Amino acid sequence: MIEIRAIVTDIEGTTSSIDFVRDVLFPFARKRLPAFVETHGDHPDVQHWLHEAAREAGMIEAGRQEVVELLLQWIRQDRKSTALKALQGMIWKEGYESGAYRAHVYPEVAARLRAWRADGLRLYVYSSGSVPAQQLFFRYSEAGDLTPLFAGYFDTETGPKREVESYHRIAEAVGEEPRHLLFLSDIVEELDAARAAGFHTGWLVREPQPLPEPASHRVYRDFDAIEPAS
Ligand SMILES: CSCCC(=O)C(=O)COP(=O)(O)O
Ligand SMILES: [Mg+2]
Repeated sequence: MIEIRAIVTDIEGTTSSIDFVRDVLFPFARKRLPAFVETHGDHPDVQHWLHEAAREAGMIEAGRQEVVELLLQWIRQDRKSTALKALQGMIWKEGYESGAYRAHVYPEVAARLRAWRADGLRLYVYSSGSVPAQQLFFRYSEAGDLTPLFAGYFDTETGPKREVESYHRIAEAVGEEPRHLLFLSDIVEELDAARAAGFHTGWLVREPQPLPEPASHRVYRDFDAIEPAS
């Protein structure tokens, strides 16, 4: 008998569309990044992450303009850099708060998260987006403020999403054995890592993507199809 006590979900491609991230969030960050660095570049948090980005790229004594160019290139490449994600989160805050956009969530997601909470399951997020960016995402979602539903958030400061050790750390932080945890994602390498750590896994393959054949994880078209107790 499988007893799931907590669900850990990815965001992009799982609760929410890849298009929203690619066509709304990334262009907003690209457009605002140079002015953001110009205005806030002396703030200690911003300085820290600019320095971390330069360090990650092996750029010794890089000028601010060079780091901005590097970050713009990383946005184009969708690089899952912790430093880039932290800076993007700071920039997206302005867009959410000004009402420039709301975060996309698939239509069934909010109701299904509420139903799982009502069944006593604890809910967590694990995304490459920074924890502040995740919190903004769900505070300003199209379905309203969903943050009260989540017990915690994990980003790549816990570790890369394709590494087994990251899932051990999450299980430890959640305070449950991995066999009581379900991880949901659209990326098979993330699911492989979670399973290797002992998690149950659910692979979100949303319409109109073809169903994988054969599938190496349980496949779901949407959250309504997931039955954590089964
Ligand atoms: C929640 S922040 C916006 C999404 C983002 O930048 C990202 O990298 C999401 O990746 P995920 O791990 O949720 O697939
Ligand atoms: Mg994803």
